[in-house]
Amino acid sequence: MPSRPYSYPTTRDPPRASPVLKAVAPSPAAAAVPLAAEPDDAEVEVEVERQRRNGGAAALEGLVVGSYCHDVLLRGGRVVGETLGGAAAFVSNVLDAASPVEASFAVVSKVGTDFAYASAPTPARHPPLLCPSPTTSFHVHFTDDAASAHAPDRQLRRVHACDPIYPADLPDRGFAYGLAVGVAGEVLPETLERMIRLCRAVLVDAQALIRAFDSEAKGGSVHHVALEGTPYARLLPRVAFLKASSEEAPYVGLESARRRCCVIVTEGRDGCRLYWDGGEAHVAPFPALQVDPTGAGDSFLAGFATGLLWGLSATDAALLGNFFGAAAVSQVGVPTFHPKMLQAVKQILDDKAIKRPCTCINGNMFTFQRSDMHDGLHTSLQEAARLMMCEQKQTSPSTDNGDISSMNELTSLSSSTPRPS
Ligand SMILES: Nc1ncnc2c1ncn2[C@@H]1O[C@H](COP(=O)(O)OP(=O)(O)OP(=O)(O)O)[C@@H](O)[C@H]1O
Ligand SMILES: O[C@H]1[C@H](O)[C@@H](O)[C@H](O)[C@@H](O)[C@H]1O
Repeated sequence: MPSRPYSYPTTRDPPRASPVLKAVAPSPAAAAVPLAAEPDDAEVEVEVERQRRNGGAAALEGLVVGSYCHDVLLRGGRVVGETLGGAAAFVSNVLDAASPVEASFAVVSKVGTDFAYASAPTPARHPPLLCPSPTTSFHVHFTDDAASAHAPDRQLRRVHACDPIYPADLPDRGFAYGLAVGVAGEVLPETLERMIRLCRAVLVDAQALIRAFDSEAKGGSVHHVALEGTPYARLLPRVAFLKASSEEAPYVGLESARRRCCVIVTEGRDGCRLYWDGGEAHVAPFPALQVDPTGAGDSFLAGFATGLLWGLSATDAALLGNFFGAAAVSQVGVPTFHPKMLQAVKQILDDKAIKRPCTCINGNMFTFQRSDMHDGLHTSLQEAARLMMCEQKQTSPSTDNGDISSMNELTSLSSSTPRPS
């Protein structure tokens, strides 16, 4: 019987701040919360609610919750790459690259003293909390037979799990939006609940809620459980967006979930589909030369959030999700974006006369429908995607051979992911 992602301490255990071994840069708020104290959010909640109702021009600060991890990529039992992983790493990379200048974000992530990527750009900018347990690690086994865009192209095994993220690890202030992006069950139900209290809008990756794991002794296989049977289910009506891959979608229970929040199902190279109460939309993909599918969904979610920050409707923002999902599969590990490509994307968003700051994130009044500029935005972003592909062809001709699932040896790792020391 696999352990449930929520088999960590429950609400009956007092929330506590994590022990910080070394000052990698613990969140001052987390460190300030006394042990066993229940965080009191009353004042913050009143302010968050006021902003939610008024849609006032409050600061556009986001809160990203989920742990960085080690990804070991294997093919035929052989290690072909080792990279920084964890949805929080991919998400932060996109938010850093493409958010409007006035938007910022804090990251709450946990690693062990064995963490190998502390000096990589994303963890260096957004340092994790250090814990006594080892860094979460996944073995990612690639298979050759990804028969369709929706077939699982790899098998994950969790070989180590770091500590969960407790409610008291979150900063004691309000945020414009929150992203719950756990990979190994580290975002506890009570932590998600506190995020909902602190943030005007929360976006959730289903993988943070429905993963269950065999014990490390049994190999750590990753399974999915039905969302409805988890303690997270009751929180759905207070979540703004829930993102799931096509593989995860059956466990989310689309028809009941879409009545409680907007559900986005990513469909690999086919783009994505949004489902809300009373409507749905397909959003077209962008071209990509796939080398490594890891992090596509994470980068999608961050691209989508970025679109909302720029003031787009959900269906238009999903274009930005697809754009960054395509960018993620074009490189191994956390991608490095070419400055010219990023400049082009920001120019496009500026030119489209989008009103900022975004009323959606500020007022929690989301519009879902595609706007008149949807097709124009897709065409313009397609040009930027071509810039990225030209760059990729020039710098790594080896990627023409296909993706990592058909490569015998990974010749180079992404420049943003130094080898573990
Ligand atoms: N081969 C591809 N070509 C173009 N876009 C892609 C490709 N693969 C993924 N994408 C983009 O990335 C998004 C997310 O991909 P996918 O549905 O594979 O997520 P995922 O399975 O959750 O990924 P991961 O678990 O690796 O983070 C897709 O909706 C699409 O926009
Ligand atoms: O680094 C990856 C990535 O964050 C994926 O989204 C997640 O599915 C994997 O578990 C993780 O190893």
